[in-house]
Amino acid sequence: MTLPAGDAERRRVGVMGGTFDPIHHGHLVAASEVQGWFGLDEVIFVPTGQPWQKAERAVSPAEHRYLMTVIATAANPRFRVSRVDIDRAGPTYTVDTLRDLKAELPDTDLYFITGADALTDIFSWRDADDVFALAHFVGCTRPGAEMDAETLDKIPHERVTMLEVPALAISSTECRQRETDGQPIWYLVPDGVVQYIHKHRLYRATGDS
Ligand SMILES: Nc1ncnc2c1ncn2[C@@H]1O[C@H](COP(=O)(O)OP(=O)(O)OP(=O)(O)O)[C@@H](O)[C@H]1O
Ligand SMILES: O=C(O)c1ccc[n+]([C@@H]2O[C@H](COP(=O)([O-])O)[C@@H](O)[C@H]2O)c1
Repeated sequence: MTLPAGDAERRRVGVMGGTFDPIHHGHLVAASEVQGWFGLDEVIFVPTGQPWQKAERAVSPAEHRYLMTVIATAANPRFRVSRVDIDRAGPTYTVDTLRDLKAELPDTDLYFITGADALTDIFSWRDADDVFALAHFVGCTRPGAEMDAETLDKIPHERVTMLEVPALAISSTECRQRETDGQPIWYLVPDGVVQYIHKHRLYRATGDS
């Protein structure tokens, strides 16, 4: 594992991008582990506006995903949530996220946090080569997600750190499906997020009353 050289004068800020439909403990553990490992000043959670690679499926309105992310992160003084992607019109591209955050946060090194599955797809992202210049990438292990040899060969190793995090086999897809099926999601997502989902009747089967 390589740690990027740090400059004591510069702030270190993590960026945890995701659709968060809903946010779950897998996201929170990954962010917390990266914060601790790199001694980050804070981690900014950035819910996507229009996740263009999820265009083939229904995604909950951005305000619901934003508010669930606020509820899930509120107790941690090193976590906050940015609206930068949900307030920008059009499809969400990480190259825009990182440019906007760089403009907002001078003298800051950004650490973009992903699961290994998202990192595997990174060469399908818009301006993929540019994103590595804007942030150091941290690829967190995720049950069922293996990095393929071709992607591993192509990623610029000095700009990426792979980090083993406690394995939580939780996905937003499974949380949504459980809610649709009337199965519990307690302890997969924070309690306040369970309550928010129930209050707003998210992920219910159509016609369920
Ligand atoms: N259990 C987990 N462990 C580690 N990383 C995770 C985990 N779940 C999600 N991530 C990472 O968090 C980021 C945001 O993920 P996202 O919001 O798409 O959640 P998801 O559970 O993958 O959603 P979905 O099942 O709807 O595709 C991605 O980089 C993803 O790889
Ligand atoms: O920049 C892109 O083209 C791009 C394509 C797919 C995903 N991303 C980013 O990857 C992060 C995780 O995305 P997702 O869809 O797995 O929730 C989130 O910050 C997305 O904006 C970015």
